[in-house]
Amino acid sequence: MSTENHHRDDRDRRERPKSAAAEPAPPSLVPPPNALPPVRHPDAPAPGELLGSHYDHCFGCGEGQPHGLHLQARAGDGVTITAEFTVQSAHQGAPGLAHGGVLATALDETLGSLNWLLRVIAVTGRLETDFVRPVPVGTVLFLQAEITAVAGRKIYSRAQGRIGGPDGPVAVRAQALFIEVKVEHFTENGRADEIRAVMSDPDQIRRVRAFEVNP
Ligand SMILES: CCCCCCCC/C=C\CCCCCCCC(=O)SCCNC(=O)CCNC(=O)[C@H](O)C(C)(C)COP(=O)(O)OP(=O)(O)OC[C@H]1O[C@@H](n2cnc3c(N)ncnc32)[C@H](O)[C@@H]1OP(=O)(O)O
Repeated sequence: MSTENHHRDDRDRRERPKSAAAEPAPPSLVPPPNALPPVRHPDAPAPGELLGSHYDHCFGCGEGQPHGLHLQARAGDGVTITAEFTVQSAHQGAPGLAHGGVLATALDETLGSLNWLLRVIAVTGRLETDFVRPVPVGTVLFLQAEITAVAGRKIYSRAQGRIGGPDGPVAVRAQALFIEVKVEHFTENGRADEIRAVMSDPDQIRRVRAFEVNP
């Protein structure tokens, strides 16, 4: 690299904001003026209840994924969720540290679980993640998430992950926009084999979760 490029790199570094967290959220993550507070569905799992996996082969929560996160989400009060996952050796990026994409997955899965408290199926449209601290392998990451607002099909939410438990230091944060979809989103875009398998799932809760959209 030439000396000139070195100088340009130095200047770029100086001009970059110190912390992405200090930046205002992009407009698409700010609820519009007509957004409403989220409404907990009367049949949502009671506060304290484990949600269970929505799909056995889900990388975030499925029991049928040996290297998955096996994240367990629990309903909280209002439209909030807590979740835990233990960072395994298979989740490393740097030696002994969790991969950032895996941490983003944990946030995505926790935020995705929130939508079940509205009894809505929704997919991630936008997920913005701040990585605040390294997360060592073996850590129990304790996640807290809430829906902040709903505007039509758009669901605004945020989450944070703490090291060790609810009082641990914050390691990751996220803001997200989920978009409500119909079941056809999955049936028309997913692979036929997996769709067939899900439709014959004997677990009634999971079937209901997949198909009973806005009862
Ligand atoms: C038989 C089987 C059944 C199985 C059922 C299982 C149910 C289980 C329950 C739940 C599963 C959850 C699984 C958990 C995993 C964690 C969650 C994930 O990781 S999900 C995977 C990652 N995400 C995607 O793959 C989305 C890919 N994207 C899309 O499919 C589309 O882009 C989609 C649906 C998001 C939107 O497309 P449009 O055509 O429906 O709608 P448009 O008009 O484009 O957007 C609607 C509004 O949202 C805004 N929007 C959309 N995307 C945005 C973005 N990226 N940023 C900002 N705004 C966005 C738009 O500007 C628009 O806003 P304005 O109404 O005009 O105000």
